[in-house]
Amino acid sequence: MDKSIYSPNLHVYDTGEDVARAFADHLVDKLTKSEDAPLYWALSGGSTPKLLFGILAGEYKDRIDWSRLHFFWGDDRMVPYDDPESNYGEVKKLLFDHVPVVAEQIHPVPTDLEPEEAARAYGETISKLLPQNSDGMPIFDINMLGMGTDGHTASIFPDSMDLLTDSRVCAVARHPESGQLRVTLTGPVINASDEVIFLITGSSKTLRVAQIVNKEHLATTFPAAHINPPNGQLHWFLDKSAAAEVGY
Ligand SMILES: O=C1O[C@H](COP(=O)(O)O)[C@@H](O)[C@H](O)[C@H]1O
Repeated sequence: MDKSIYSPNLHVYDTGEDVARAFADHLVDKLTKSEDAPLYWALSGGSTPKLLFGILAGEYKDRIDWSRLHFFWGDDRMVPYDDPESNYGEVKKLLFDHVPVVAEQIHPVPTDLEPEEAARAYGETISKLLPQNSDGMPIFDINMLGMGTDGHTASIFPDSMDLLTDSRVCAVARHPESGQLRVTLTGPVINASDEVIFLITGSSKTLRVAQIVNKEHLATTFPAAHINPPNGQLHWFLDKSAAAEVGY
């Protein structure tokens, strides 16, 4: 890892709920600063985002201009939308069913298609709707990500590092243990984002966070360590437990 360039902006909060609330504040702030512009947001699955969606649907409901938000997913599992494993299904239940979002601006992975077809179709949808950089890569305003205990992010797992440099927008991924098929954004698309924000909480992530943030020798074996947008901002929002071994 090039130690001189990898330096995420670290934000450490007491609890997972504080992390979620900090993200919600950041979203409000970004919407205020960008005036009337649409905001293209790639969502993730995971435990902290679930807290976030509940908070947004409650105390932030009237602080957000929902009509400006366009929702996409960084990854989703190839399951029906009403399956508890569906990242889209969780957001629908916790957020979309409670706030005035614009239905036409919600773009879940089409999990009713065959996996390869779903990845291709989703990539096309994203490319058609988002602004693009000079390499033809779509630019998300916010790419919200989690990190698994194995260092995976979106659905780019340590045994599929090739997805970090795959030139497609989306690809099919396979969970290394369960074999579950998923569709994920590839590394080049995530790294084309204007802003990447990791939400990572809990003591199960302490070691992995420290290995990556402290740039230890195994760091580059974890997909999350390769997310560092050259023309954008990289933020890691952590709770105290996840940040416990980070050397400041
Ligand atoms: O598999 C997944 O896990 C990661 C991390 O989830 P967490 O519960 O450990 O926070 C998540 O970012 C991703 O969207 C999801 O599909």
